[in-house]
Amino acid sequence: MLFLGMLKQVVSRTAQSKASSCRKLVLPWQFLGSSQHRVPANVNFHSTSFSEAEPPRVLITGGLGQLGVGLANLLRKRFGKDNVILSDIRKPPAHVFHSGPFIYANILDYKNLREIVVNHRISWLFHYSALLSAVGEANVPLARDVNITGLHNILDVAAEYNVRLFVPSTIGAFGPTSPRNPTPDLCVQRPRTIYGVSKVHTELMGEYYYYRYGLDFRCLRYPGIISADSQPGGGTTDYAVQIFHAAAKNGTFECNLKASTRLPMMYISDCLRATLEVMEAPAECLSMRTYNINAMSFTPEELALALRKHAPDFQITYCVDPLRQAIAESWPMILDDSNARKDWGWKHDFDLPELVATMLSFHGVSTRVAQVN
Ligand SMILES: NC(=O)C1=CN([C@@H]2O[C@H](COP(=O)(O)OP(=O)(O)OC[C@H]3O[C@@H](n4cnc5c(N)ncnc54)[C@H](O)[C@@H]3O)[C@@H](O)[C@H]2O)C=CC1
Ligand SMILES: CC(=O)[C@H](N)C(=O)O
Repeated sequence: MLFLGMLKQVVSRTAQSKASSCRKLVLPWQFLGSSQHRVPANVNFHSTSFSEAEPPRVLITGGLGQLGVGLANLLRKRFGKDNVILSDIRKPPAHVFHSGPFIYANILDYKNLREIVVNHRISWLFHYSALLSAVGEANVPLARDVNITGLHNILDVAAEYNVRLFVPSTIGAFGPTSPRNPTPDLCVQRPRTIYGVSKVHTELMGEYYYYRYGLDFRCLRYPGIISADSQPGGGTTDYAVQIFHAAAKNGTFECNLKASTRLPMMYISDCLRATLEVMEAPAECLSMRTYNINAMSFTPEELALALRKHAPDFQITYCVDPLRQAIAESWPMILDDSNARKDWGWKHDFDLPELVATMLSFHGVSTRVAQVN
């Protein structure tokens, strides 16, 4: 009876919270009993972890992959160089090492993580360490350790020290039984890769820690991300980055996905801006913890056509990798990101023509075409 009464209170509060705009429901964790977990019972609920007057102290894990250095650059412009610490288990190249604070951080070492958060007074954490879809299938035990055990360490340390936490999810968190065109935020999620399974786990654990411990967990489902000055880390969407390098180098590209494989994609600057925007969004505006974000969707054939507008001699051939192809065919073709647009004003800048022009100009191809013309 007592539990039923509590449940009624929660349901009635949900109704109230829907009625008023940008108001958040917090399920009191006390209703659910005490925990044996590493997270102490006296963690604060949803209190901001830093004074609004001072910039956050930021840690980025897995920062030497495709996305981390770009994120550090963006955050350093916003919060100051010394407030943003990049970390990884790899050795940084000289230009990264000299561009701002860098430290070793292994997310499988819980003690190491606690020391970092305490010693550097971390208040925001961007957790980028992961094994992506294709490399995850090649080493499932490692992917399970890094993507699941590592995440548990991050969640615990963030909850313990009241750190605002961003963890990216992915189109890979959907599977063959999800609606593919478009894919809404809330639908069946039965991915068939360890990467996808670990990201569904991330989404659910983050949301659970939010309700249970008041952790300020925020998450975006990224499409395939396309970057000019950093290499992809072993995913299914890598072709859409590699094609530009190949176009610039020798004008031909052998694609490992079928010509007609449609996937959601996004230029890196849109992705990183979305990440900062959702982290800065007022808590009352977030009606969920995990949002889809969308920009464009294309097939390899359509991308090659767009490339040929700048480099008419560009040639694409196909040598399909069955593993990647099967993964791609189980993923969304288009993400429905209407909730992100409605709740916190998400809007992408780059569609396919702008993406191609920007990527080619970075690689010097447009310039060459312009000179020839
Ligand atoms: N790049 C993309 O297209 C997309 C990326 N994402 C997500 O964004 C995040 C960043 O992605 P990328 O930069 O592309 O990944 P990446 O694979 O390029 O980099 C991951 C980094 O994690 C590091 N790492 C591995 N084990 C570690 C450990 N034990 N401790 C600390 N670091 C460790 C690696 O050294 C690597 O530098 C990931 O969570 C990924 O799932 C989501 C969707 C699309
Ligand atoms: C879309 C992703 O999450 C990543 N790029 C991958 O292909 O694994």
